[in-house]
Formats: sequence, structure tokens, C-alpha cells
Amino acid sequence: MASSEEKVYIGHPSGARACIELHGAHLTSWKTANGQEQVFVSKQAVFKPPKAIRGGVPICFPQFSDFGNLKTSHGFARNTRWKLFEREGDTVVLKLNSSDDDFLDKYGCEDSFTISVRYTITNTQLFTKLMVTNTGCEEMVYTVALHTYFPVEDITKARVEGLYRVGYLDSLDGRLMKTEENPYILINEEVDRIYLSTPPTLRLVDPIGKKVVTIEKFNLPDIVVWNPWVEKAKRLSDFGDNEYKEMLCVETGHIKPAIRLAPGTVWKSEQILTVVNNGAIL
Ligand SMILES: O=P(O)(O)OC[C@H]1O[C@H](O)[C@H](O)[C@@H](O)[C@@H]1O
Repeated sequence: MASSEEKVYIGHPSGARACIELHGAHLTSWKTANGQEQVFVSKQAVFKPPKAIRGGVPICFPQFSDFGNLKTSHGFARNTRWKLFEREGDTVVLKLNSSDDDFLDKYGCEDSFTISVRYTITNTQLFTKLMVTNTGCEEMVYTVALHTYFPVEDITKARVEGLYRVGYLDSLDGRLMKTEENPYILINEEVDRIYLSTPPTLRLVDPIGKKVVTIEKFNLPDIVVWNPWVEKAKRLSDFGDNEYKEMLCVETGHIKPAIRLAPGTVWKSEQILTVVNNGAIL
């Protein structure tokens, strides 16, 4: 299905809504049935391709950060226009084909692939299915992440649960391998960590916002926790100086080891976000 639109909307009979930009297949808004926005987008975000959008859910592919051979941090999927493949009510599918454009030359990628993302919403949930097909004759080696920016009422009170005793690479300390010693993670400084081989379910708890988001995942073993805090926030041109107080990135990914996909085969993954607004479970 061809489209000249820049963005697509999906809706659920409950009133839930989501908006996805064709640029990057980037989800920039997800409102649950109660009207509450569930992704953070910076007020300084630049909606001007090929720049990546600061907030929502950037798709990092075919590499997360510098985990790969490309020079472009987080790969090129978030800088590239995807094609609308299917849209029906609560679901949209977008695809990016390595044969679509000249971007492979531009980014120095030699792989042949199709990547597709399927977003489906219900009253309180966002399902994201990510699929990569190796359409080439060589093994494809890549890393990937769904770089979700969650809004939180007060970053110093928010916590991530489910990573106790999990090993992580500390990106602020030369990617040194460490072990999480805290039953849950509180943020009161810059944090940039890649937790490896994490459990299938985690929780982001926002006690001030009286909200819990459950993060379930399949074939996305790694979790990145990122908040730029004061100094890095100032250095980011498309991010407000004080916005670090109201967001937290909890990113599901497959980063270390990288995925090795044989020719003609398909890699599938899924993330399910469920929002629960209920003081009792906090
Ligand atoms: O500024 P970007 O390229 O969007 O990256 C934003 C952030 O993404 C991830 O969370 C990385 O772990 C961070 O090191 C990086 O700063």
C-alpha cells in the first residue's frame, strides 16, 4: 500500500489512540483509553527527516549505539522513511526493505533484508512485533532496540523493577560489567546501562503518577536504562534542559551478543506494554 501521508493513526473502540510517523516507523504518541499519553516526546524534538525524533519509540536497527560496524549510532532505521504496508483499526504494519532506496549505500550497509514492525493497541496495551528477514545470501549480523521514552511524574521517585542481580554493561564506565545490587533501580544521576539476559517481564513504577507499566518481551533479552540527567540534557540540542525530570528510557533490545541471521530466515520479537493505573498495586 503506497502512502503520501507522513504519519498514520490507529485507534481502538475503547478510545485508545496511537500515531506513527513513516519516518523511522516511529511511534510518537500512544494514548490509552483514559486519554493519558504513555510516551514522552521532547518539546524540542525536531520533526525533520533524516533527523531522528527525540522521544516516543525510535527503532534502533541494524545496530544499537555502536554495537555494530556502522558509523551511525543506533543504525539508520530511525533516519529512514518506512512504507505503510497495512492499516486496519487498531493495527498498523510498516516495512523497510534494503532494496527500497539508496540508504544502504549511504550508510555503508551491505546486508539485504526486510524489517517490519506491527503496532497493535488495546484499551491499555501496546503490542509491538518486530520481524527481520534476511533476503541476502550471507549471514546477517545485527543488533536492535525499541528505544521507548516513558513519561514519569518525578524521575527521583520512579523505579524499574525486575533487574535485581542482573549483570549490566555500564556505558558511563567504559562498558564495565557490573551486577545490579539493588532490588529496584532508582534514578538520581545520569544512568546509561545495558542489562544483559534479563527476565521476560519488568515493571516501571511511577508512584507519583500512580501508574505501573509492565514491560513483557520475547526474543529481546537485553534492557537499556537511560536518563541523561543534568549535564547531558544540556548537551542534547533537541531535548529541554529540565526534561530529564519527566522521562525515563527503558529499552528492550538484542544487543550482546548480536543476532546472527542465516540467509532466507526470519527473526521475530515482541514487546507488550501494559499500563495499570491503580494506587493499590504501587
Ligand atoms: O542521542 P541518541 O543517539 O538518540 O541516543 C540517546 C541514548 O540512547 C541510548 O539510551 C544509549 O544507551 C545512550 O548512550 C544514548 O545517549
